[in-house]
Amino acid sequence: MRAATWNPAGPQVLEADGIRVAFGARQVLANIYLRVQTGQIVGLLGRNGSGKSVLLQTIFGARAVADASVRVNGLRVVPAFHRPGLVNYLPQEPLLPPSLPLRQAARLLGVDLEKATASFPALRAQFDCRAGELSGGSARLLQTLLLLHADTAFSLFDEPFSGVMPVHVETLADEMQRLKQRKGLLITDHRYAEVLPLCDVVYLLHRGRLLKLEGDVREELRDYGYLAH
Ligand SMILES: Nc1ncnc2c1ncn2[C@@H]1O[C@H](COP(=O)(O)OP(=O)(O)OP(=O)(O)O)[C@@H](O)[C@H]1O
Repeated sequence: MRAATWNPAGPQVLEADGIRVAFGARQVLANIYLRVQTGQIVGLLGRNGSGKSVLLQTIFGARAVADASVRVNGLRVVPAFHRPGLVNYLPQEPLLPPSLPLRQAARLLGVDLEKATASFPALRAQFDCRAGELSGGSARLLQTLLLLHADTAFSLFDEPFSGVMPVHVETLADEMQRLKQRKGLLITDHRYAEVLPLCDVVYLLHRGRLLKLEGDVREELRDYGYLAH
């Protein structure tokens, strides 16, 4: 195996392939190939239980999967989280320990809290809170903003809009568009109406296969049973 000498300068292409995951007899992921590059927002959609979280965990390296290949610019990076500055990941569960003060969380991630939340003045009143003192929606928004502003080439977001109020979802989507200029984002979220216009590429995870949607995306989502109408 070639030792990876990852060079963080210039455009980056993250590729995951050969990913197969089964739980008992159930094959959740069957030979997945996914690609994200810096400057792109990639959407990952799929019905409940289709394996989106398992795929993000695998790419990040939080789930060890035999033979999984995750590469950046062709160099193997498994587990990806071992490489400083490569990738961060917002899991579906809360990221921050409840007792951690927000200012300290921002410091640990190397993020300027004021800058990261500049488009959300309502969050300023929470700066002296601990993570566990925030409402569900505010916690989700803050965690997403911290990871978005952290200096990594890629961010993987599992349901970043979950519980976030509509006015903040719109601003957060704008913030993602702005920041994709310096990183690649992989987002899974059932708020498809907000996700679709944001994305440069949309994948649908369906029966263990990852399908790249390239035609009329809404029609394809209906055909695969993700949308009703
Ligand atoms: N540790 C585990 N043991 C057994 N089955 C698991 C385990 N983790 C996940 N699964 C199963 O794998 C499948 C995919 O789960 P996953 O959480 O990735 O789905 P998802 O697409 O993210 O769903 P949702 O949209 O509901 O969040 C589900 O059927 C789930 O029950």
